[in-house]
Amino acid sequence: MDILQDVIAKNPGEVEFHQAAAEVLDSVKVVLDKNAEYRKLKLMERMLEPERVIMFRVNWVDDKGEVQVNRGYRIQMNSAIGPYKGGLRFHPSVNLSILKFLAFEQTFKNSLTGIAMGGGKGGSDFNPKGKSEAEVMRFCQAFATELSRHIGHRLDVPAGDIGVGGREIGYMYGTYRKIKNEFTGVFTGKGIEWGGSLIRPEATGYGLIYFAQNMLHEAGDSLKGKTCLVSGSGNVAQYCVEKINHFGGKVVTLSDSSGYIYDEEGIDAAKLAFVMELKNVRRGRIEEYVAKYPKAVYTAVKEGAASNPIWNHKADCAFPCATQNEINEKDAQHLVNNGVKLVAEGANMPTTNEAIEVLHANGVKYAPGKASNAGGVGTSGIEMMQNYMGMSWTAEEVDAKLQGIMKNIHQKCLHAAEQYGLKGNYMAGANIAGFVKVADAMKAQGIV
Ligand SMILES: NC(=O)C1=CN([C@@H]2O[C@H](COP(=O)(O)OP(=O)(O)OC[C@H]3O[C@@H](n4cnc5c(N)ncnc54)[C@H](OP(=O)(O)O)[C@@H]3O)[C@@H](O)[C@H]2O)C=CC1
Ligand SMILES: O=C(O)CCC(=O)C(=O)O
Repeated sequence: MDILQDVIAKNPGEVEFHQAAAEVLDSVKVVLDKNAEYRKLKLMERMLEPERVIMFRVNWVDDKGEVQVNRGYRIQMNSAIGPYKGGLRFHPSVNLSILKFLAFEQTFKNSLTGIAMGGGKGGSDFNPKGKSEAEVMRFCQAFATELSRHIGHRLDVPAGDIGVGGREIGYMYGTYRKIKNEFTGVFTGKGIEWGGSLIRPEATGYGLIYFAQNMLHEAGDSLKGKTCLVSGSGNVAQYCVEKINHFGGKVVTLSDSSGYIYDEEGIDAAKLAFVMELKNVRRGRIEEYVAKYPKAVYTAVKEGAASNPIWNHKADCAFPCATQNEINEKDAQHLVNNGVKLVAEGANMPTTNEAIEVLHANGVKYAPGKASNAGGVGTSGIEMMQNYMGMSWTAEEVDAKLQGIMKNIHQKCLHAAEQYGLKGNYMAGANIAGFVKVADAMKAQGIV
């Protein structure tokens, strides 16, 4: 049985995990074919099996006094090169398949950063939408009470992801600190006053655009004057827009799970400040943008629609920053037809494998999230270093390190792809470079 068939048989119904595995297996086949020992030691098979899966009950009481029961998870995927590291997602769609794909991707991403971090991911099917502040706090406390048994600053260091930002990290960190009676950097994405790093909130979006600039520079081009499609309107999307504006590009779209806005004039700094207040403070819907800026157009998008109209506008670059599988084959064809020449992923696995084929077949430069969105976890690594040393770097220092990390990842992708005869294929390069480092560490450490 080949490796993918085995993964599918062992993990029935886990379609997102199968998809992530298929993408990586396709890329690393050339490496396995050249290195018999990697096959013999079953390094890929071992990487596809989490070291540990923790699943737990989370009980909490809502504002009406009713008991609520959610499910919590932490996937400790691979610790060969460092402590488990990766975000927590709170969203009703969360299940084992989604978290295993995220933890698997995270292992390769963290390897690419060059910082000693293994891969992990976790979360809950808790839906923060429509919950009061007090309900969110009670849920986070209940979740962190159980999670506390399984994490530690040299063992497993969670952070945010969809539905988990500074507010949730604060509540979870407070619970951890109280239970353990110690002050360590066990979560990243903490507030600046209590061990957080400057630039961590901005880092995923900024890093994405630094990566895209590196791709464009490689071809003697830049973001200046480019029209860009951005999806999502959360943490990653917001700072992606800020950095595109900084480099002289124009962003014409943003979305949430209900629909998207198209603003032909561009989302400038003032409009972005409105979106940040809308999403981070009032926790409203992106539809409200058109009431404030009537020249923009809002389109509702049905979940599960055959294609997403956000990807059907004239543009030069596209930055999916919402969630997995938001660009399918049809969407990819629309991007190509509308002149898009670069797609760089802010989200994790937003492009289906069939859509990636369409982009590659049409000469679109495509950057996989495990390379282009690694600035977030890279800066989490920088936060961990500051915590270990008990000191903090300035925003300029952290930003310079972030730029260095993204430049290095860009070079690693190009180098690994070229080494295996796949010049310019960022997906193959990221998968190969990410795999080789973890595989060599596992090989050196024996069959454990
Ligand atoms: N935060 C980080 O540092 C990193 C995040 N990522 C990835 O970036 C992506 C966005 O994360 P982040 O910005 O932190 O999360 P946020 O929760 O801040 O924002 C998520 C955004 O995506 C939208 N969204 C979420 N789920 C869906 C869905 N099923 N369909 C359509 N839209 C959806 C949300 O809309 P709505 O408000 O309606 O739910 C919201 O606009 C995720 O894929 C995450 O894994 C990757 C690396 C690091
Ligand atoms: O900062 C981190 O630890 C993790 C960020 C994350 O979840 C991701 O890279 O997908």
